[in-house]
This record gives sequence, structure tokens and C-alpha cells, in this order.
Amino acid sequence: MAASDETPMVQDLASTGFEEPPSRYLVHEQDRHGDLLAAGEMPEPIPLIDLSRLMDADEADKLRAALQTWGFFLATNHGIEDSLMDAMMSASREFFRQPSEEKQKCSNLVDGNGKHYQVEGYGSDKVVSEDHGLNWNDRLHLRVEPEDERNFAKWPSQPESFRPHSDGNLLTILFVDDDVGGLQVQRDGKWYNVPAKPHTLVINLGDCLEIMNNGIFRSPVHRVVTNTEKERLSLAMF
Ligand SMILES: O=C(O)CCC(=O)C(=O)O
Ligand SMILES: [Fe+2]
Repeated sequence: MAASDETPMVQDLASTGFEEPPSRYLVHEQDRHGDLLAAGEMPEPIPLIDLSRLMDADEADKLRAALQTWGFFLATNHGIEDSLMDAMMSASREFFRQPSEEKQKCSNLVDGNGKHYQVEGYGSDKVVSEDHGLNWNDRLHLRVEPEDERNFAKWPSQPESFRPHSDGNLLTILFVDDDVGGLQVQRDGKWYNVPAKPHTLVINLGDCLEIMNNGIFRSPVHRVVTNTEKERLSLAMF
């Protein structure tokens, strides 16, 4: 189903200022579990893993422990040039800074009438029913691999509070704004802030991988909390 027929997009709302977010974005009373933004002190940090040292037993042990407890880790020495990461961030920022009409050219609503939602393109995340609240985010979703399945009709011609969930895939690789924060992970019923460092990837397991290893490694429940001061950009590879 279409995510949003008439409800304004998050970025448009944020730029015009508003008293109260439209009701579609509000989390129902019954779905609020305590303080929506709360984060606790971590029992131990989410580790930074040096991917070039994974053959060393100590680094591999660190990774194993992280996947059994947090389901998240940070990755350095991942082989992606800093300059390429910076270019990816600025291309994405440039896309989202364009006027609405420009972004709508890549809309994920086919025919623009809100009737046919498709995963690829720009818009709100999919919802399953009218009373399923909308995520507080705007997304540009592009299928990158395999290369011959890229749908260039949805690609920009110019370079260009999530709710709690676990990811359904194998692995999610995130590159997030390191000066905004907002990503939190749940462990034993408590919320913790996932740290972000410049040019460092944040990686979490998804449900398929948790199932494939019989639940030894975790697909963590996570969410992104809103920030009233700053806009936040994240690049996610699912
Ligand atoms: O923006 C983020 O840091 C995480 C996004 C996320 O959890 C998702 O898209 O599944
Ligand atoms: Fe996620």
C-alpha cells in the first residue's frame, strides 16, 4: 500500500515549521513504552572492529562477542576511501536539499496517485494499513546490485523516528552522520546509543542471518530517535 497520499514529507514539514506533527506520524499511546528518546549507560561498548585484522584470533573474538550481545559493530579499515565516503554523503545531501518537485521525479508512488507503492524511489517507507504510523523520515531507496537490475527511472538525474524494528535482511551496512547521532539499539529491554565515528561503518545483523545461525548471533531491535535541532542523513546498504 502507498505510504502517504496526502501527508507532507518530513523534510518539507521540518522546513516550514509546525505546531504538531500530522497524526499519521504520531506513535499511538499503546505503542509508547516509556520515554521515547531514553538511552542507558552501556554494559560494555559496541566494539570497533578492524576488518584488516579479522584473521587475528583476538579481533575475531571481539567480533563474535559483539554479534552475540549487540548484533551491532563498528567497522574500520573497510577498504572504502574516505574521499569516496565523503562524496557519497554530499551526493545524498545534495539530492535531499533539492526542491520537493525535483525529488518527486523519483517518487516511489507509481502514477503519483499514491495507489501503487513500490520499494524503489523517493518517498515515505511502506505502511501496511491506514492506521500504521508513518516513519519520521524521507527515504531514497535504490537497488544497486545486481547492476543489470538498476532501475534508472528512479535514479536522480542530479547527484544527489524510525520506529523500533529489526532488519529482515542478512546484513545492514550503515554510514551515518557522525555529528548527529540518533541510532539506538535495544538490549535486554533497554535502549542504548549506537556510537558513530567519522569514516567508520556501522554494521548490524538482520533476521535472515540470525535464523541461519540458530539465534547465536543477534539481529538487534533498533530505532532512530528524532533531533529537533539538526537534520540527519544516513546511507544504508541492505
Ligand atoms: O538511519 C539509520 O541509522 C538506521 C536506519 C534503519 O534502521 C533502517 O533503515 O532500517
Ligand atoms: Fe533498520
